[in-house]
Amino acid sequence: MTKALVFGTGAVGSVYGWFLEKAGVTVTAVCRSNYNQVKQNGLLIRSKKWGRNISKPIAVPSVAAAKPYGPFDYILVCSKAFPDTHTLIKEAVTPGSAIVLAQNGIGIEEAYAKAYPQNSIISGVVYLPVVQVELGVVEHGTPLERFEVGTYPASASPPSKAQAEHFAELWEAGGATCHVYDDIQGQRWSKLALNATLNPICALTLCDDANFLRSSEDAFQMACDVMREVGRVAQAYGYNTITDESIKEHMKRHQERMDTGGKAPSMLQDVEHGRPIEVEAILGNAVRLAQGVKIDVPYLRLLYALAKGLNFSIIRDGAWRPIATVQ
Ligand SMILES: NC(=O)C1=CN([C@@H]2O[C@H](COP(=O)(O)OP(=O)(O)OC[C@H]3O[C@@H](n4cnc5c(N)ncnc54)[C@H](OP(=O)(O)O)[C@@H]3O)[C@@H](O)[C@H]2O)C=CC1
Ligand SMILES: CC(C)(CO)C(=O)C(=O)O
Repeated sequence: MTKALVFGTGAVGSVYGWFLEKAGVTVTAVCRSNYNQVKQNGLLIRSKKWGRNISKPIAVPSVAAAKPYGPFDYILVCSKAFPDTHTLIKEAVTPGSAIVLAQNGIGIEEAYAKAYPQNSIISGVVYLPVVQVELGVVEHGTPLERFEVGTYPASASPPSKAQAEHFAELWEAGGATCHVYDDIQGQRWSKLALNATLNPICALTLCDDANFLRSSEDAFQMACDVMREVGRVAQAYGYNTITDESIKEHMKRHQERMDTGGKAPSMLQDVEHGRPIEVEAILGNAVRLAQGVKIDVPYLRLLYALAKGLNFSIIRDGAWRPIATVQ
């Protein structure tokens, strides 16, 4: 029987654990603020694609409490990507566990590879617009769902490659979509174009994607220009996955939401809840990688500095709240 641990049972982790559960995997889910709800009622998943479903993982309040349910074949990391996240799963990692990263950003795998040199690292790119609307209740508002995975590094051993293939088979058995790439980094860059643009822009403007596009005549073009800038960095690293076509495809989804209802990117959700934002994984690493190949990235540098300022305020003050109007 395959066993999986979900670390970070929020918006993405709840749905991803459910896919594995449907594939017959025994899923243990580390829950923090939603522990009582998940333990009592399971997770309610409301999806445009799959309707209303209840997922019933083994809910545990910490990684230490998960240990008796292991050893785990797969450890699925679905928390936000912060520089120290790799340390949080340590107690659950055993020889043979494959660590699957279901997180946005670029350059996030190295820390895991260093911390767990004997384990397979499977890097995953998430297309799943979801929100935890209340504790234990997750909404998946459009039919979009795709998980793209590949080993880190691309040159990993045949057993690691086989673990990635097996993981994708489980995903498909759970009724969801998973594509395996020999080198996942091209897909990571492509997704980063979207996240390094819309996530900070929406977080900084407090607009969901549809409202940002409505907010000025230049908004659409501006977003495309930032994506092209990410594309120049990707290109310098040998990845040609950010093209006019891929940018059009990303932007089309956001434009459609002007008719069907806007989506708050995960970084805006964090700001609304006073949670730290993924500023290093999504912007800082991209700026540093650009510096490494001497590509000038003025838009990314500006977004990085502003998002760092925003993160500073969040960490200092907690939840965002409107500043009282001076009478
Ligand atoms: N939401 C979306 O639409 C998408 C998100 N992504 C990416 O997926 C990843 C996950 O995002 P998302 O699901 O939105 O994030 P959420 O904030 O909804 O979920 C993260 C979960 O991790 C938990 N967590 C964090 N730290 C710990 C800890 N130390 N111990 C136990 N639990 C912890 C949080 O618990 P608590 O609630 O108590 O803080 C929360 O339940 C991110 O990298 C994001 O960028 C990618 C595509 C779409
Ligand atoms: C933009 C979106 C919803 C794309 O799936 C995303 O990746 C996020 O919210 O972080």
